[in-house]
Amino acid sequence: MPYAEPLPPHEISLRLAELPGWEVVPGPGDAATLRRTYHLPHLPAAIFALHIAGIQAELDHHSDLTLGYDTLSVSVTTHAAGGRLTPKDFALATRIHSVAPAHSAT
Ligand SMILES: C[C@H](O)[C@H](O)[C@H]1CNC2=NC(N)=NC(=O)C2=N1
Repeated sequence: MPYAEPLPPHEISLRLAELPGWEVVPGPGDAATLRRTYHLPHLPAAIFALHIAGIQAELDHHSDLTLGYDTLSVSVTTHAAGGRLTPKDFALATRIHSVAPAHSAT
């Protein structure tokens, strides 16, 4: 399956099952975003965001990050695929998910 091609719905379900706490939020048509809100205090959340930015530079794939008072929300979709979900989105989410415990992000 090409890396930046949209995933079929059954593939999305299988991959989402490996990412506890993440959800797929449908958009118009086939568009969707992969999202999670992490909970941690503000300054550690900013440091987590910086770590995520480094991962994104490495993967050349970028989420929208929203820094709140005690939350960091991550939202990712593939613009180049018309806002549909591709393996790139799940690769980024998996990396973020794997470093979250080091930031005590829940
Ligand atoms: C040239 C470069 O690979 C593209 O612009 C990348 C960069 N990061 C990206 N990030 C996301 N989320 N979607 C994209 O389509 C995308 N495209």
